[in-house]
Amino acid sequence: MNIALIAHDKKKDDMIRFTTAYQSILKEHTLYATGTTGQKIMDATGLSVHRFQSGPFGGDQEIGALIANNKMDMVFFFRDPLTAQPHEPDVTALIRLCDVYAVPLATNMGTGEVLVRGLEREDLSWRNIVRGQAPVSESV
Ligand SMILES: O=C(CO)COP(=O)(O)O
Repeated sequence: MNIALIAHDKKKDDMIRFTTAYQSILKEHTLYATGTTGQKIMDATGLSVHRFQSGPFGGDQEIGALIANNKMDMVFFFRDPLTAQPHEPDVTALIRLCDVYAVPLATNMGTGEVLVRGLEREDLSWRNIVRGQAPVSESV
């Protein structure tokens, strides 16, 4: 599975704890991240992560592009709901695309725990069928 890992600054410690705890599950998958999050994960865990730009410099949009091509299977995006982000439109767009493509999304560690267990149990095997497909347009 292709997995995206993203954390706002005040949630990066959560992301490090999370990826450390579930390293054995995550290492079986292809990992992508925004720039700073990815570097911190690699430094802390040794996991191999494909890094995009930092979030405020377009990283969220790069990950959004993979979602829009139905190539991303799960997103862990630990958001900071208490701090205004200069790139809030990018954050909103990424979350919206997860809904457009029915991509499982965890915006906090609590949901992350559930999703990563689903990943371990191969609950996402349906993604192997839809990955890369165009979305079904809704008739108007
Ligand atoms: O801002 C982010 C997500 O919106 C995260 O970006 P970084 O991982 O580069 O800090």
